[in-house]
Amino acid sequence: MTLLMQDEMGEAATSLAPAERERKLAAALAGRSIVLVGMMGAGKSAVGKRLAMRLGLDFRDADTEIEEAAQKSIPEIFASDGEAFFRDKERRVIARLLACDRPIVLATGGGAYMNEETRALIAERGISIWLKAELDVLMRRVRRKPTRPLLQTADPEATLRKLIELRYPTYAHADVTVLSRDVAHDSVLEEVVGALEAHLLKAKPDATP
Ligand SMILES: Nc1ncnc2c1ncn2[C@@H]1O[C@H](COP(=O)(O)OP(=O)(O)O)[C@@H](O)[C@H]1O
Ligand SMILES: O=C(O)C1=C[C@@H](OP(=O)(O)O)[C@@H](O)[C@H](O)C1
Ligand SMILES: [Mg+2]
Repeated sequence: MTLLMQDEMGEAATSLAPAERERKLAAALAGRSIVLVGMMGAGKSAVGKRLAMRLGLDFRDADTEIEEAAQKSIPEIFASDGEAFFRDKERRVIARLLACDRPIVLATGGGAYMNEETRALIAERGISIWLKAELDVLMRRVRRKPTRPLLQTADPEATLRKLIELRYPTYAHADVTVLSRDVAHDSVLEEVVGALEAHLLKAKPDATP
């Protein structure tokens, strides 16, 4: 009851105690999953895991699921079966994960949202969040590990720049965009939670003229 009165007074959701915030947010999902999209190094896997813990939802990483199903690492899949095979697995794994009854937090691989069928499914079954990051931030993060076959080129920065040009207009279709800045993971997490609240709990526009 108190909650209702607070809402009627237009008080911001951020003034609620954390447990109550999370409960409200999870309820507002109404069964939809939260799907993180964006470039390699944006923090989809790292922030997604934390977001799931925060909201009490299961976390799934499409890349991990593909690796488990294939019993091979992503670089091995690209090397032995090729990118087209990987993309087909990726599309099918995401469809399977989004078909489950309970909502999940799903970290996709950077190329997944480029598939039209996958985008349509995400729009139907989930709330999409584009974790957007500047080129230099992405570069600093992806430089640490040689686990991304698409970046095993003579000039990974130029490759990343080209992928950004190609993909950002499509990522922009996501429901919510959050800047994944060069700050602590938990700060990005807070911004994701805030952006989700703004998207899901925002007041309905007044219909009267
Ligand atoms: N906000 C952040 N601050 C610092 N490092 C981050 C942040 N988000 C992600 N990272 C780091 O960047 C690297 C890539 O993150 P990851 O979650 O694997 O990205 P993605 O799944 O989008 O490719 C990881 O080492 C991760 O810990
Ligand atoms: O951007 C891409 O096409 C890819 C991103 C990777 O996932 P992350 O975005 O989690 O690094 C992984 O799916 C694969 O290496 C291809
Ligand atoms: Mg990832």
